[in-house]
Amino acid sequence: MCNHTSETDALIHSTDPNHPANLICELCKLFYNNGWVTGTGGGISIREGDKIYLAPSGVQKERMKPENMFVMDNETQEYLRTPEVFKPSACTPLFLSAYKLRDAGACIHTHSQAAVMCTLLFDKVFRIANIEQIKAIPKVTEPGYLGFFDTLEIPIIENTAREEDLTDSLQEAIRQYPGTTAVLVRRHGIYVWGESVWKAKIYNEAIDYLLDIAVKMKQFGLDPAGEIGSEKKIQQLN
Ligand SMILES: CSC[C@@H](O)[C@@H](O)C(=O)COP(=O)(O)O
Ligand SMILES: [Zn+2]
Repeated sequence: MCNHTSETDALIHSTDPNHPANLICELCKLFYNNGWVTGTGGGISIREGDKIYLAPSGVQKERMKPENMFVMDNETQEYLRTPEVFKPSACTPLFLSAYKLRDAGACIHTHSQAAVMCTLLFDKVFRIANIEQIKAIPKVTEPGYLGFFDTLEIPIIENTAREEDLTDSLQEAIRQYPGTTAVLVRRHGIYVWGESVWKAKIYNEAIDYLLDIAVKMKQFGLDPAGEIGSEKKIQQLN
């Protein structure tokens, strides 16, 4: 049941462009323009202090307005604000998993084609090494970022008929890969989280770049996690 009063509306109305309700709308437009959240797929949730901001389900994510947002209490997981008409994103339990298990400040879900392609080209884990952009990815288990010579690993879980049924396997992957800041979902997309909304945005962009280049490397017969110099074989053929 919707519960918007002037009091609960104050939770989502702000002239501050960095207010989570405004940021969700702004970032979804950016993501849409990258082909990451088209056709209502994908989305983003932000946690700020004790409040979690969630988008509605099944809507054009690039056209959302702050007044369409749900607000949940992080402790009790009760809705502090529910808009009229909409139900919350089906990704809600997955976003909550990133908050609960990783203390994330935001979680992004995309249907990026590069992500989907990588789930077809890799079996249980996506791996890439020796590409400069890896340096934007956090180590997670210790302070700092991966280095140029490090291998980035992202676990791949199997898709389910309903988004919310991914929750158990996403949580298992998070526990099994304590160093990961993302989980790929086969034939579906990716979940990426970070300490803050801006970190999550950067990680998602850097990971998508790496997924995209991995697909291109595979097309040329190169192993994305291969040694430096393995490209020589390909160069000799050209
Ligand atoms: C194109 S429908 C996609 C949904 O089933 C789901 O995968 C998704 O990413 C978005 O769910 P939503 O409930 O609209 O936030
Ligand atoms: Zn999805």
